[in-house]
Amino acid sequence: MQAQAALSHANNKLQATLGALPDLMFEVSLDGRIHQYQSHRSDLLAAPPELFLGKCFADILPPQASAVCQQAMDEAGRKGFSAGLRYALDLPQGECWFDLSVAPLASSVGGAPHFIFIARDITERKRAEKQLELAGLVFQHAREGIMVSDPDGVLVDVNEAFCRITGYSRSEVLGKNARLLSSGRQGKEFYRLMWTSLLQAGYWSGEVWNRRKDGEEYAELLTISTVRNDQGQVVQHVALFSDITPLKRYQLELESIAHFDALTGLPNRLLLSDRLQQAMAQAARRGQKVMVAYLDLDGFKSVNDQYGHAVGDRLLVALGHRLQDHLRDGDTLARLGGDEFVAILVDLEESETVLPLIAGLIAATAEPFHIDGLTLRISASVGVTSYPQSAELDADQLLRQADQAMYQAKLAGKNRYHVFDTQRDSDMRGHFESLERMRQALCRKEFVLHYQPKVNMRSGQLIGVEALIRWQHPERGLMPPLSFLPAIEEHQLSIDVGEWVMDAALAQQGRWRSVGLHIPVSVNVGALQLQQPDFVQRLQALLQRYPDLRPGDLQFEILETSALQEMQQVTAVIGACKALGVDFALDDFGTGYSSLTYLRQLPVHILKIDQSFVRDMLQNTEDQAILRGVLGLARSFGREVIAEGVETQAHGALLLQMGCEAAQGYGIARPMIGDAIPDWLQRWNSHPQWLESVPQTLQESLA
Ligand SMILES: Nc1nc2c(ncn2[C@@H]2O[C@H](COP(=O)(O)OP(=O)(O)OP(=O)(O)O)[C@@H](O)[C@H]2O)c(=O)[nH]1
Repeated sequence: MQAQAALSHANNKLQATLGALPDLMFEVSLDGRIHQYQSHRSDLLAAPPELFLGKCFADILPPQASAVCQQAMDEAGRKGFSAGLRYALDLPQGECWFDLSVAPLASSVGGAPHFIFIARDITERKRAEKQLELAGLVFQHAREGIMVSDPDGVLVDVNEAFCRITGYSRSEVLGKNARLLSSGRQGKEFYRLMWTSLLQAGYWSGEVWNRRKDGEEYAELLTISTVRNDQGQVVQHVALFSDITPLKRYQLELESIAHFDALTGLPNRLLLSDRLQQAMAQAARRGQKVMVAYLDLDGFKSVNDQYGHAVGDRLLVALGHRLQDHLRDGDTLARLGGDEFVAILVDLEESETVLPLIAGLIAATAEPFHIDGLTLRISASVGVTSYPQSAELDADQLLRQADQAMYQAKLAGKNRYHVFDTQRDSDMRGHFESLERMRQALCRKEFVLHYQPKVNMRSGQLIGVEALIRWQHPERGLMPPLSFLPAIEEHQLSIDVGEWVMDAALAQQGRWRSVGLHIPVSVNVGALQLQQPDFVQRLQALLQRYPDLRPGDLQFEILETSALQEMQQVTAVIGACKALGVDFALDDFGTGYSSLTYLRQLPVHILKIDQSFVRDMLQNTEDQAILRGVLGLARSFGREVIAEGVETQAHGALLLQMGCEAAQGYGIARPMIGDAIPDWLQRWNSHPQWLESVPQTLQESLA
């Protein structure tokens, strides 16, 4: 009885133990049949118990798992125990891994032996193992070097890439401080900031120059992270770095290309500008002067032409050395390109002290060069300027001054220097500023055209209109041409503006044509524009854009003075324009130096009498006399005449009496925008007095 109670107790204990185990337990006979199971994790079963009890595991489990079970049972049969074999099952919650232990069950019953299978769920462990494995793989095979160090920087692990990049083997560095890689390029402050960031932010990232085992320096992009334990104590630092030395070299190379002239190795324009700015700032601080010498070789083109570009190149290199030898430490010599060099001379107390040095540079250039068995002689023109000046200026302006002065030296006969005249320049400066502003105005379409009608006073007929430029200035309002055109008179910009005027006038003419009005337009052409070698071609191209244009629709007004400047060329241009159907009028006639010969030669069709004669003609008999003379002259040369400045009815009446019928002026109409012309034309009536006027005979008018 007692034995039975003990047995029952043991059995209960076993059941309780089995119930407490998280594992699955099966009793399996040698043929693989499952007889019993024990588990409270039904979610880990491959099938419900009613399906697998009494069945072979080979029928329940997938082949791989079944094979593992068979292998474990065989091993247990042979050795008395099997442990550590693993299999996986695809269960609804995902892949689950099991660690299998099998032991034969000592049987007193006889018959086929039975085995106890214990399958332990190791899915979580497996997952952790996989992650570790992955981390290990990453660590070992990462292209980046990885080093793990303790809080003091002592290396506890490094990966293969670390060894490849640094040249150290793992065993050489483990236990050593990471400091052994230091190149000494970064100072204490650098490392202090790095450690502060590591402690405060938990990471640091940046570029570091370190040293490989063989002593070579290399650049690395380094990221260090701090690893803390649950208590927040730093336990490790993990550093990840990649070798960016090639990148750095490339960057340096690019910087060098960007800052140095490839031929001579001297600083280029960019670096020069930088150095000049520094030199100017330093001079301002120290109360010293900076001089800039802009050197351009004279006739260098002929060296190239005569001996070839390669010889020219060598001469430039040799000259670079020679000039450099003449400068002091701290001075800068740069090559701007071509045969242009610039020297910045610093630490000067007085500008004058530098002039012998400049003369020295010129003399050095003039010394013969021996290149490829040739003896070459060359000279240089140098422009000199200094800083500071009474007005504030920047490095670019200073350089431009030196360039201008160099140009003066060329004009003065070359092989010399010229010192920039700051006084003259300050007069010019306002001019340059307004030039820049006008260039903007052209881009921003701030210019507009107004049109002033020209009529035949006697018939009342509209002869045409004169296009007059205005500047619709955003701050200053509508500005008349005299307030801005003189500033660009001798500048390329005047040509651009002139071409814009022609184009805008022709476009307006097209708009009038579209409302049934045919109105000839005259535009003013400046001397510079007229003297452009391609003036006629450009005009031709413009006219092609307006195919509806008829001969006589466009007329140019040129100043007497500009026509006089290049008489021959202007005559040819006028002839060519005539062939394109464009006539010329001589503007402001009477104010220039017109001579009879000149008037006879110049093939202009119309003379425009300057308003200064017309305005005062009613009071001033001298003006009247001039007018009569001009009219007579025009008639005898077969030219048409138009009077400007007809301000009143009386002016018109007197002009008509004198035989001048065509006129323009406030007495007829003020200049107006193009779209106002059709309205004006509808309202326009010539004065009755003008319409009734009877012309004088030539003799009468000359009397
Ligand atoms: N050999 C060589 N020639 C260059 C280089 N760069 C520009 N040039 C030439 O240098 C010449 C410089 O032209 P300029 O300064 O206008 O001519 P220049 O004959 O010196 O005339 P001036 O300055 O008016 O006396 C041109 O013929 C360019 O083709 C270069 O790198 N090497």
